[in-house]
Amino acid sequence: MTTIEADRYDRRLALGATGDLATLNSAGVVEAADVHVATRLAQLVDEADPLVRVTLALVVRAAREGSTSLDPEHARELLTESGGACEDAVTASDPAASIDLPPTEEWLQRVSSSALARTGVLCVEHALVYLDRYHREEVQVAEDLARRAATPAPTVDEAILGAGLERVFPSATWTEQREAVRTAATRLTTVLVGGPGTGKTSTVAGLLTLLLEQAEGTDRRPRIALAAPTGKAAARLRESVIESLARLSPGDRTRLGTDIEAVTVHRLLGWRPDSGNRFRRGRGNPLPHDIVVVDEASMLSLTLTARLLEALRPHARLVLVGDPDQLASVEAGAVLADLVAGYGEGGARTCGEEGPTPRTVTATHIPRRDDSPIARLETSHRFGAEIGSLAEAVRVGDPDTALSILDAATPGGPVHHVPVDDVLEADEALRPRLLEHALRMRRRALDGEHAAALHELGAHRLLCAHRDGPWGVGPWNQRVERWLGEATDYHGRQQVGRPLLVTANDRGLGLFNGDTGVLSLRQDGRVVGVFGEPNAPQVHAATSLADVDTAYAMTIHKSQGSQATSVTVLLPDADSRLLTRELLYTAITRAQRSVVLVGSREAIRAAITRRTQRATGLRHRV
Ligand SMILES: Nc1ncnc2c1ncn2[C@@H]1O[C@H](COP(=O)(O)OP(=O)(O)OP(=O)(O)O)[C@@H](O)[C@H]1O
Repeated sequence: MTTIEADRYDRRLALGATGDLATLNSAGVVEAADVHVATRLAQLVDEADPLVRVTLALVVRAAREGSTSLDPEHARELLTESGGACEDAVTASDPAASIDLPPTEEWLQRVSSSALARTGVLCVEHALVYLDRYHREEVQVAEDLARRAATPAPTVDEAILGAGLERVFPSATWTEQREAVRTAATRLTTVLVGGPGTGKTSTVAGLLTLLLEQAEGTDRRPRIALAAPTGKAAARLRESVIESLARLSPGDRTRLGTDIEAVTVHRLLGWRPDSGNRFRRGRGNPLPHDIVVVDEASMLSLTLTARLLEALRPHARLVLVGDPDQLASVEAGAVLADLVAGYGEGGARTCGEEGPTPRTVTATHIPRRDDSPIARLETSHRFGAEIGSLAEAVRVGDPDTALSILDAATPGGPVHHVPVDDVLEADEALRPRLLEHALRMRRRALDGEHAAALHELGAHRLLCAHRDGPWGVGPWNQRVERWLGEATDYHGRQQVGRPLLVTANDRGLGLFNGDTGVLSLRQDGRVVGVFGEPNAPQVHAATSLADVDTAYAMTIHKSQGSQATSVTVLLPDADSRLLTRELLYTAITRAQRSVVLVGSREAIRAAITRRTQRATGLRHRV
């Protein structure tokens, strides 16, 4: 925790804040935005208790960091951790201020009986403090899931299903998929989880074709929606489903058809320009689909899940697909990990089972409950043994095994560790590889070979934990540009061969936040941006591209939902708060053939040991 220096122009400093809020702000525990929201709301309801005002600021901070609620025990740890900073800040700004936290029970009691709670801004449940909005959404998601679980299960013709399963998943290697589909076929809600390459998409393709077969002879073909939280993930889902069709019999392929579309969840629900969180589809105007599949569900926020569930018709099937060990959504919530933890722990919990136990969300392999909608696939069919074993060691939190896999690896193999202690060493170690890749991409683009340039783009990806700072995307983009400048007559940024990352949805162009492309040369000599799959590039005039960044390097967060043939991961210093198991696992599993980890052994160990801490209550409700 860094104390904010005594610079009154620092944008993180809330000018005019007083008392504990000022102390916490100066100590860097809460940001100016948290203080402003807390102060404004507290003023509106005449909140007299300073502890409750501080709690509100901490709840707002927690939501900004991805939690749906504040766990007082986490908050206490946070304040203890920053104790020194708080004391410095107290002395510097307001000697009278001090953060004196009462025991948790008394703390929660004071929040429960506060003006902020009476007026519905804050709410206490399961020993967590919520902003009302997230509390309502958690309750709604749990109730909708419970309602769906209580709805009579869809009926299937067992004989047709059994024969279909044998046909679609014919050999012993497909046992896991067969079982997952058998379960999913008789449930309204399925949560299909598994690591990369475990056959999730193949399972979805099989499930859909078998459900369509069940409907043959009836007067209505089920309407199917395929969706994902981001445009990039939706495009990948479409491609993967089409690929999965290749191994099906002509009859099963025909059943699904070739005009397969996948859209973002926002688009499916009918995005409204006047509101980021309200959609045209809802309980009064539900989606017309009979089957809704959402891939990359680890990226679903609590709010989007709530909107999705309320937009489903009561008898519509929902299939959530994803990897709960990956990074959770940017916005608050860890829905997929919560569902796995909640349904997996055996025996539904009641609201009365409270207590100050930490509610850190972790997704581990826990026995299924009888009413569980979870179907898990375990065996990876994509990676070679090395990437798979490394990813698994990271997933289960075993740094010794991960390091011994890396120690045994050789340069040029599927996994490799480049031990560096500082950025200069990393610069030296990575320059040949990164420059060579940038030059190859540039050559293809200069030759106007759009497909080949896109192919190069997908051949390698440099991933960073941070956006800024020495290990961040910004400096590494500049570095590659500088190397290119030194190696060629490449000047400036608007140059052919520059990889691009789309940073905002552009409906007009059909580009989505997170899409990647490359600047290429058209035959008439004009520079164009090419995006999408190499076999069907989307081409746009470079001048029409408004929201794009350079993408020689990108954050691991932005890379979620996409893959590259080989991946280089830059690990920041071991004490970086961003360096977590989920982050490293997500980075490693972006690689299809090879992954290089660049950083110290301490950084690898720290990443595997540190969990993402999100306070959420959904797993206690389902
Ligand atoms: N049981 C299996 N036996 C043999 N090959 C399989 C099996 N399951 C999947 N595969 C193959 O493994 C590859 C990955 O499968 P699929 O795309 O379905 O996995 P996935 O879990 O959706 O991957 P991801 O989400 O990481 O992209 C495909 O080529 C698929 O044909």
